[in-house]
Amino acid sequence: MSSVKTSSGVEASLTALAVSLRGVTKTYDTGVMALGPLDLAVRKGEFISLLGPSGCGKSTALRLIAGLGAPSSGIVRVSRHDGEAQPGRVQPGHGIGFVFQEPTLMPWTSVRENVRLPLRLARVPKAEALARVDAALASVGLADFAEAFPRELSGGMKMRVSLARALVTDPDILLMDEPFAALDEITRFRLNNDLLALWRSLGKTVVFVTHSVFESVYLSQRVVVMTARPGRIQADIRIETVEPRGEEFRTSTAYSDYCRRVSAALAPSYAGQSTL
Ligand SMILES: Nc1ncnc2c1ncn2[C@@H]1O[C@H](COP(=O)(O)OP(=O)(O)OP(=O)(O)O)[C@@H](O)[C@H]1O
Repeated sequence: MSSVKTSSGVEASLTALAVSLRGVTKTYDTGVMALGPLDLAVRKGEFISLLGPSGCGKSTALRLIAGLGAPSSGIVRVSRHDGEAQPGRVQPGHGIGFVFQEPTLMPWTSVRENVRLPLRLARVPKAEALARVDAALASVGLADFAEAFPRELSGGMKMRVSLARALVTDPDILLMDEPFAALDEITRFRLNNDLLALWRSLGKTVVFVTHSVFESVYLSQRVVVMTARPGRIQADIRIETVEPRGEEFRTSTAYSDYCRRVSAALAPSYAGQSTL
């Protein structure tokens, strides 16, 4: 069985990996070198965060994993949880759910129809689709809001709808691009806890992009710190604590120690950047 060396130096068989990027670079048509070379391996069921300065290529990396664009060089592999690693690009939506920073809901229709959209596009029969939408809404705590319109929801609720829409196709891999950045801190903490509970119960692989050291340490099993553009791996820090995590972890010495360690690893990525 073939194996790859992960950024933390661990040999991992390809079939145990949900995502593998090897020597991946991305240069846009404008000449901007956004990424790489980047080597990253994410195990099936793992929760990792990508952390790095603005413009270092975090969103670019997510888009390449999602198949929403091709790398300039290198190999992106994405594997279903129940299948072998597939070489090449994956089709958008195939085994992957994407949550963006903006909830991007259709304002003219209900929460139910917003969440149903990916199933409509996949031509899933109506009865099955509606059952799956109800289950997805219940999983994010919005069972009673199926008939509501986006304008009637708070920012946190809109983000829950966006998460339900990503989950409704039952993807193996969830890609999340700064999903909670615009929310107030208490709402963000709640969504962090609910996301962790979903991750534990659903067993998905999560790649989570954030600017927040605190959020990355709280949520992830591994924090992958990126350099300034073109983004490469600066550090790969495993967060080990008693699971499931909760408020005891957030207020523990271990948590603040990890936050200090991740901040120190991040500091060189900001060297030379204006703080204005
Ligand atoms: N479609 C595009 N065409 C040209 N340049 C792009 C494109 N998308 C991103 N870039 C550039 O590539 C670099 C990396 O962008 P990207 O959005 O991946 O970074 P990021 O780390 O996610 O940034 P942020 O944290 O600010 O969201 C930036 O300089 C950006 O301007």
